[in-house]
Amino acid sequence: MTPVLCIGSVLWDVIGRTPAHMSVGSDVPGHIIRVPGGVALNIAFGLARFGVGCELLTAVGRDIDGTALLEEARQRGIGTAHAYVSDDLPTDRYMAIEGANGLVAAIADAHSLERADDKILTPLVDGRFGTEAAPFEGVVALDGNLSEGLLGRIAKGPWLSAADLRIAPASPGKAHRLAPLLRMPGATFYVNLEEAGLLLGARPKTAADAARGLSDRGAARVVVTDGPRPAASARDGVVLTATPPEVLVTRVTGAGDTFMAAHIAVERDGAEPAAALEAGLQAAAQHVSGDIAT
Ligand SMILES: Nc1ncnc2c1ncn2[C@@H]1O[C@H](COP(=O)(O)OP(=O)(O)OP(=O)(O)O)[C@@H](O)[C@H]1O
Ligand SMILES: O=c1[nH]cc([C@@H]2O[C@H](CO)[C@@H](O)[C@H]2O)c(=O)[nH]1
Repeated sequence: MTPVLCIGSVLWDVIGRTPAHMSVGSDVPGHIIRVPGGVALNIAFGLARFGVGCELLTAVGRDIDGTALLEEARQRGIGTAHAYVSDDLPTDRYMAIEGANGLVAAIADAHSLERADDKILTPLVDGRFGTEAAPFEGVVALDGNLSEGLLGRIAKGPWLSAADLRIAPASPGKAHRLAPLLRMPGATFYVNLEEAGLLLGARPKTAADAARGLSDRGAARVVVTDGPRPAASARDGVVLTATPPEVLVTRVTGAGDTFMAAHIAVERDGAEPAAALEAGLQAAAQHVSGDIAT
């Protein structure tokens, strides 16, 4: 089967976790871990867990961090042969603080991916996965870590014009970058309620309101999650909702990416929209409760 192309960030997450409630200026004991991250890699890991073949189109540095990340991916069966490995750009990094009150703050340094620009997309036009005349027709998971300029060019350019495109903003801070892609005919958006609100320029109260709102703005298909509250999907005016299982939350980083990977994986096996929504919520529940490894 054609692999899913995961396009976007592959970087190291440095995450500080503490059971204490954190606020600005807190300095508390806790644990600091370094794990592979970046939305595109998180989605690839999720797809690999479902046995879905995938390939990374990303940029990493030709350095210890980049080499180790690609090796981690390969060990899980993820294709890395088409990733752009830069001689002069360093591998990107993300750092986050998680307390009893959830994600307190995070900073993403994805500047190397941004600077690599459309070099990461070369395999889509040089014949490896497609050409300008015969663009790639398979599933693509695209993250919003790409620069705003490149995302704008993707909306009009040849690279992903025929793909079954699944798009995730990398963070609320980058949600606006996706605006140029909103009306792409083959696109599905996976956003949380906050990101949906930022794209809408409004404050939807529920995932269903947000999904309807984005559909009204011309999005072909939307899936909106809202933490422990009901998630929704919308296509052609039909809105579905489903409630996440109640779980004890041990970690929050990456839940949305896990949801998206599961949703894509079961749809490739023919799942209908309601079943795909349920599968996404089940996988996310396992993720936040710590039942599946990062
Ligand atoms: N507190 C929670 N309790 C139960 N399930 C949760 C909780 N937080 C997240 N989830 C599960 O994870 C899914 C995605 O969460 P959320 O809407 O917070 O996405 P997100 O903000 O994109 O996640 P992240 O940025 O952490 O990857 C939810 O639909 C739900 O299934
Ligand atoms: O701007 C970004 N923020 C967060 C992420 C990734 O999302 C995950 C947290 O939801 C985490 O793995 C981080 O690397 C990213 O790739 N870009």
